[in-house]
Amino acid sequence: MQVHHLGEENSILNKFISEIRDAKIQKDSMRFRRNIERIGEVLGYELSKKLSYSSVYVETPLGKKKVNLSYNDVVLCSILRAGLPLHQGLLNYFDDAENAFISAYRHHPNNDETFEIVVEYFAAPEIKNKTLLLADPMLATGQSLVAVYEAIKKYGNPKEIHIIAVIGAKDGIDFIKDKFPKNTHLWIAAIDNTLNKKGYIVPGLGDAGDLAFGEKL
Ligand SMILES: O=P(O)(O)OC[C@H]1O[C@H](OP(=O)(O)OP(=O)(O)O)[C@H](O)[C@@H]1O
Ligand SMILES: O=c1cc[nH]c(=O)[nH]1
Ligand SMILES: [Mg+2]
Repeated sequence: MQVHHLGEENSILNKFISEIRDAKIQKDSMRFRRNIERIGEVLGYELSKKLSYSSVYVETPLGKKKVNLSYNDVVLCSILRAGLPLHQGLLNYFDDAENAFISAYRHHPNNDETFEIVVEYFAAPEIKNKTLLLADPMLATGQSLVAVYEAIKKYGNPKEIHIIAVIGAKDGIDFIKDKFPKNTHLWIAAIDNTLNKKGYIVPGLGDAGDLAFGEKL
């Protein structure tokens, strides 16, 4: 897996990341969602550089111009709930992508800090031999991404996979590395060092789903 850590470079991206982390600013849920969406736009632009391109001619009212356009069949799949604003950001740029949604949540069977990932809902077009963009803002333990990929594979193997995440923990990234095909790319805005006992990224930002959409029961 090739990891592209985009927050390492100085760019406007780091303003969006700092706002979603900031305990005061992140309380504005509309701004939080919009910042995640903007990060999706930036990551989408960056990953577009790795797609396959061919030349076509575009006709203007005054003549013809050769341009290189990507010809990948893109399926954009996001993990509910927190993936929704990231999905919108990616869709703003990959506006003709097909769309898929999958749910994943942490189930605590022992009422303690241990959990397993439950994947229930999956709605998708044909994925076989297509370019799969798999979006989830938080990559903590990495278990959700792996469980989701196991579920998706049953419907056919994509040609290539681009994972799009906003904040990831080092351990989670190490965990997923050998669970995806070698040609997979991870596009990630920020990488943090630690996970706490509950499997939350530290410093991270807190609970992305709750910040975007409110606390759940
Ligand atoms: O890497 P992991 O340890 O699996 O954790 C990451 C998952 O946690 C968050 O979802 P959450 O379970 O909070 O659901 P939500 O989006 O409904 O809030 C996040 O959006 C990921 O899907
Ligand atoms: O840090 C984390 C881990 C899981 N889910 C989140 O929203 N944040
Ligand atoms: Mg959550």
